[in-house]
Amino acid sequence: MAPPGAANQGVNGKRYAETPLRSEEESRGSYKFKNKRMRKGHGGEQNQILKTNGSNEEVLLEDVIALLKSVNLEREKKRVPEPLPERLEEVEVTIHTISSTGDGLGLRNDTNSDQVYVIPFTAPGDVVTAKIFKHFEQEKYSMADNVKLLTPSPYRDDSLVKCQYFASCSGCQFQMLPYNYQLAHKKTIVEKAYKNFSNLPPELIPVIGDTIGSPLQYGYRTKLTPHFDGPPDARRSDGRNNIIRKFEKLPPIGFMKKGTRATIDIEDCPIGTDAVRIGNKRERKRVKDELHKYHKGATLLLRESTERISKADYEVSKEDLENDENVVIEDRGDFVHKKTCVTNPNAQTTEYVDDFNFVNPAGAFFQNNNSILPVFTQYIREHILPLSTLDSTGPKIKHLIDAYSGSGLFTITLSSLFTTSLGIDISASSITSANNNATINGIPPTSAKFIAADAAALFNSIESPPAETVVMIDPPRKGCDESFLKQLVGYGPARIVYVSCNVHTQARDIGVLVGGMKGVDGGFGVGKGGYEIESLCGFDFFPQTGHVEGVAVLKRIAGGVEEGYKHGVVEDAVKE
Ligand SMILES: C[S@@+](CC[C@H](N)C(=O)[O-])C[C@H]1O[C@@H](n2cnc3c(N)ncnc32)[C@H](O)[C@@H]1O
Repeated sequence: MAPPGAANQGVNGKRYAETPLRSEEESRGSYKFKNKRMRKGHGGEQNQILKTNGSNEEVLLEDVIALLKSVNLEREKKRVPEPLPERLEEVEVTIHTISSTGDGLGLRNDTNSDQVYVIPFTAPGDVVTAKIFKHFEQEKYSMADNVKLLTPSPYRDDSLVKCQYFASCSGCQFQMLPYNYQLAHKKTIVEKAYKNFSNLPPELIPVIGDTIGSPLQYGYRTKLTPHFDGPPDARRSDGRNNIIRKFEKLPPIGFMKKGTRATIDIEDCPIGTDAVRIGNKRERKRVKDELHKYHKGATLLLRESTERISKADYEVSKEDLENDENVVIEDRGDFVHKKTCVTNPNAQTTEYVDDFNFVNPAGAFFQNNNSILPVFTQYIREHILPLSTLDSTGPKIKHLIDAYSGSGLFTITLSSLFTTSLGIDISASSITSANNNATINGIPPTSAKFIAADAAALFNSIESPPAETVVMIDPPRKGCDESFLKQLVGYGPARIVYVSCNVHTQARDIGVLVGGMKGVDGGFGVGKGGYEIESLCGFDFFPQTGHVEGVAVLKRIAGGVEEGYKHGVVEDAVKE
């Protein structure tokens, strides 16, 4: 059965514009991809110059095109016009690849049809019976469910699956794949992102490094937010019409069922840390006991918090701690970490990265995989300054600018390398936390300053010479805006380190920093944006899922400013 509401759903349960199933007549003839890369995706308005928005729809389309190109010559010769299968019809499909969106992409076995089938929870080599639930005619793909695994992929190992909800819950895509395979796949995501979305010629894209794995592949998520839906007709429960809806029974509490908007009940999520899993059980019980207080749906916050206790203090309260069912104790050598789960978004939580200590409101942004943060921050420390002596002949880099700083993760973990650091974040509460965290970690205000503002306003406050400055960028999924990028190129820091949870918008932005803003109509070449890519790799912050975090290190090339002027990039920035 196709899931309820599936007819309106696209990748990851996001809503697509309705596309009717095509008729037999319409399905004949050769295909065209219309509006490639130009359609509005799910990320809101398209940027004027930065056309890619990194949406799942856009990314999937590139992978569909690539798969068809790779098989098309062979199929072209044999293709006969044929209708697409009806909705809910079952067809046999062989999976050829995994898309960067995490779903398997396959083709029918019994015809030479050039329609690609997008089937979640499948791996290359799987042969499956797939039930069709939606065609995207112009885009040449159809969404389908895997209803029966006929022949398993050689890469698949179902004994690795740890969650009973895997293949229903939309949270994980890869539990059936060995971890090395997941990491190799994530490297291809980074490679394809730069190939498809940077607008750079291959010679300007370095060999992508191996994706760096997470020390924990389960039990890593320090934050989970399960939710439940309101009672039927709950939207009218606002009191305005005196209708207060009540729950007649406990609703499912968990995450979205893949491909639908329905919530499925998830008693336990093995991706969460032990403290978060304990918190989940406790919160589920609380909701059950207090259901009469709810009239609509809600999202529950589960956020791990750590208290570092000396071994001596631990010995004193050991018995109590070990008997407390809400506490997880971890031995950390000289210390013990007492882990609990916080559910009040305004309550403070503490997290350690090596010996750095970060305090944030439970509901505020902080990276969700604590186990990878020591490896990740060490990598940034090792790459933020020039490696080779050849590169370090210029002025010494002494200043750090941390754009999109949040509560100061990078400013604080990198501060020992710089004389001054300046963090900027649009969230005033994150900046309050960042100032507090700098103090907690012994960094004086003379060394690290933070300002609450839009990142594009940063350039009014910079006092450090560009040749002595490195800029860190870690924006939200949508990436940077044009104003920020133009001003960054105009300022011209010696180095840029760009961290991103969306490698597609990262590739787009780096394309500008390397190829130039005007590159879209002026061709490409080293120097037009003033930077070259020194290194690129992925970090696996979210094992078992299709996500990968990208880290790109850029260095300014000799003559970068002049080249930038030639192409109008810097002039535009200066005019603004
Ligand atoms: C992915 S988080 C990174 C935070 C931090 N670097 C960290 O790792 O903890 C992105 C941050 O960008 C901030 N942000 C979003 N839009 C912004 C803007 N236009 N200008 C400045 N900061 C922005 C958010 O408040 C958030 O803290």
